[in-house]
Amino acid sequence: MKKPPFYKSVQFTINGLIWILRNERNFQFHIVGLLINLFLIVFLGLSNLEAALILLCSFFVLVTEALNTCAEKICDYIQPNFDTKIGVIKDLAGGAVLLSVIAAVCVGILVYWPYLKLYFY
Ligand SMILES: Nc1ncnc2c1ncn2[C@@H]1O[C@H](COP(=O)(O)OP(=O)(O)OP(=O)(O)O)[C@@H](O)[C@H]1O
Repeated sequence: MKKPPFYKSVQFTINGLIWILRNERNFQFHIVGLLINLFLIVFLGLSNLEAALILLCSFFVLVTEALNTCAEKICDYIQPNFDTKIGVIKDLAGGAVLLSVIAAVCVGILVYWPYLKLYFY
């Protein structure tokens, strides 16, 4: 198959992002999380390093969610019926998302805690 031009490849990846944004509820939740973090970065005046950590974690969660959706779609395509092996694959992909969320929450607590202390004490 002939390789599409670069701009077309970019268009395909954007189509993928638009699809997941429209169709996957969990991805939409994580986008809301990213928007809240963007607001807090500006509102609290986080340092460049703190903002970079928060953004990295927010996008890390979005990436794992996109890969999880990808794994689910492949599984549903190759095996639409109940299959314990498919169940394990889906659970593993879901586990990866959970791990990324745990990492993001830990980083969020470490970064935001000093600012919260200033506001509430
Ligand atoms: N074909 C299948 N065979 C066996 N177990 C399955 C199958 N499909 C789903 N499961 C089980 O149900 C769980 C949820 O799978 P499903 O495809 O519904 O994902 P989901 O609810 O959309 O997940 P997410 O919230 O991560 O998008 C899986 O983790 C797996 O344990």
